[in-house]
Amino acid sequence: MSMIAAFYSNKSVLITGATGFLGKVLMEKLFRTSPQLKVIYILVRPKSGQTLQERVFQILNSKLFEKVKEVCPNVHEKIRPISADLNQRDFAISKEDMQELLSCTNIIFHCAATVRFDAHLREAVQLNVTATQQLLLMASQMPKLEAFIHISTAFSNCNLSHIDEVIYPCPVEPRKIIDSMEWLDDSIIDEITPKLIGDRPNTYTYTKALGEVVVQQESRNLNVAIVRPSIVGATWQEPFPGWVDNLNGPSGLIIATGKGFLRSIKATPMAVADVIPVDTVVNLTIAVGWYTAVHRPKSTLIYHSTSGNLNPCNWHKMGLQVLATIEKIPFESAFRRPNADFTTNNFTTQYWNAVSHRAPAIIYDFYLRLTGRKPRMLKLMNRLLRTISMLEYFINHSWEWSTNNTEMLLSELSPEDQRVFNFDVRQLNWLEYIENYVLGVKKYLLKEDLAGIPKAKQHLKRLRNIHYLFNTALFLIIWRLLIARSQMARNIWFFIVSFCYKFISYFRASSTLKV
Ligand SMILES: CCCCCCCCCCCCCCCCCCCCCCCCCCCC(=O)SCCNC(=O)CCNC(=O)[C@H](O)C(C)(C)COP(=O)(O)OP(=O)(O)OC[C@H]1O[C@@H](n2cnc3c(N)ncnc32)[C@H](O)[C@@H]1OP(=O)(O)O
Ligand SMILES: NC(=O)C1=CN([C@@H]2O[C@H](COP(=O)(O)OP(=O)(O)OC[C@H]3O[C@@H](n4cnc5c(N)ncnc54)[C@H](OP(=O)(O)O)[C@@H]3O)[C@@H](O)[C@H]2O)C=CC1
Repeated sequence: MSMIAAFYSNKSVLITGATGFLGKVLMEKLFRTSPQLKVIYILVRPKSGQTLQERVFQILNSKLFEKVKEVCPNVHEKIRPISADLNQRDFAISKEDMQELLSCTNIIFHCAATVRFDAHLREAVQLNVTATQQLLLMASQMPKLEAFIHISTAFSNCNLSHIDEVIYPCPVEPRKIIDSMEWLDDSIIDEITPKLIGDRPNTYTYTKALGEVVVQQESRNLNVAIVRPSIVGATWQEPFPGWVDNLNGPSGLIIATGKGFLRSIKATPMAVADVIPVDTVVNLTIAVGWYTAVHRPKSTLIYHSTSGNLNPCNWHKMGLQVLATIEKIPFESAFRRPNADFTTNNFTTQYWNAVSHRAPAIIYDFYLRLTGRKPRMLKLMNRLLRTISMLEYFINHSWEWSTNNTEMLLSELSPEDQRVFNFDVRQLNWLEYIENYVLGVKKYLLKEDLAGIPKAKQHLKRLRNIHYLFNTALFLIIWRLLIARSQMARNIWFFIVSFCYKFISYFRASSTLKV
């Protein structure tokens, strides 16, 4: 019997960010391994015209939850959605709901965040710092609370190259930042943002670092732990390989590559691609919840959920395997044949952006105009290039994360728990994982049927022929222009033609002699 699974039986768990990528996998695993769990409260906001109930219904009816329904048929009754907006005071939770949360919650998993790299500092501080502070305040009023687990990111201290499982101080106190956001206007915030974030690349990593300091300062006598995942990717094993449902991290770029939009990207090919499967992060998080509640460590422990120092894979290997898989299992309706490469300096990056990204987009838009349709490719390409420019920082640097606490926790688990809540990334076979990842992107993100593969291959053949035809026509046009304008080009042309003529005459003469 799994000790961890038994621990969660009859517990009331509160999850923020349960509708997100990580939150859904966390909820699924908790229900599947501990069907006796009492209730999971999830803080949800109405969104995209959907009520809370509709959002929960959609999640429970997704493929991700198919297995859960077999082991826990009444899973619908065990999820209790609470209307909440983490941007509001007291999260805009009703009095009755708040009372229930305060009196019943045993474990909190705080996953909610804005993960956008371009979020305005005010918005990022509100969600990643102030909301964390408020949740800790709520937690301090929960008499039955056994553990508070905060999900941060391994990149919160990406301004350092070696990162230990400790909380690093921030030059400006989070409380001062929170206060200043209340009275500074947007234009002043815009001005001071670069100074505040310093050598971090964006407001996301900066505010996640502030969030950690808040957890340390405001946890009072709570049992608190922090989990820091690196780049979270599709599921490795559970509930099935390759599940993914958003474009963050590598997923969007895999699509852009497979659809033939992305042809080159600036990267350091030998830098470590610190991707970590979402189910590995979730298994560690659940184990951390158990360990923190049962063993009550004296200080706040940080756990790195990273792959680089135990089982490294680099961007070159990852890129090659993505391309190899896409060749076997192509995506439908590609814009161009998938064929991407890494560039390593700014000059070649700009050159390939012009030649391989913008020029084909302009030509395609011209074709759309000619056929009476609205041009859209250049706009799309510019958005892709903007996205890439924001991700580039992470594929051109390497980091070393120590994993002592994570390894310590693994050694504390019984063999059964190590199996059920496997977070030993040394067992991961990268080539197999990446292949399943690309397949998952095709099936679950793009919703493409595998039956369409022959048609997709046919489409790629057509694109190859268009490519050859286009290159030949381009060559002939350029050559014709050169001949018309330059004596040297004419001389070269005359030389080639007479050489070919002589060669053919010689070949004919020698074959006649043999007869
Ligand atoms: C011989 C040599 C051979 C070598 C072979 C080489 C082959 C190379 C092939 C390449 C193969 C590719 C596979 C390798 C993958 C490399 C992946 C590198 C990924 C690096 C990831 C860095 C991770 C960061 C670490 C931090 C981790 C965390 O803690 S947080 C979680 C991560 N957060 C994010 O990822 C959020 C990032 N996204 C954003 O901030 C925003 O989306 C945005 C600012 C980027 C864009 O915002 P915008 O307002 O424009 O609108 P939005 O609606 O969000 O999207 C707009 C369009 O962009 C598309 N989109 C969104 N995200 C991505 C994405 N990650 N990748 C690609 N496209 C994306 C989205 O669909 C929209 O498209 P349209 O609607 O069509 O316009
Ligand atoms: N994905 C990754 O690569 C990594 C993620 N992390 C961390 O993991 C955690 C989860 O990330 P991930 O699941 O990928 O992110 P998602 O963007 O998929 O999910 C974010 C969640 O936060 C919720 N949320 C956002 N704003 C509010 C709000 N105002 N009120 C209530 N809920 C809100 C979202 O709800 P809604 O559905 O309503 O928008 C959603 O459930 C984050 O803390 C992130 O920093 C760390 C490292 C890497």
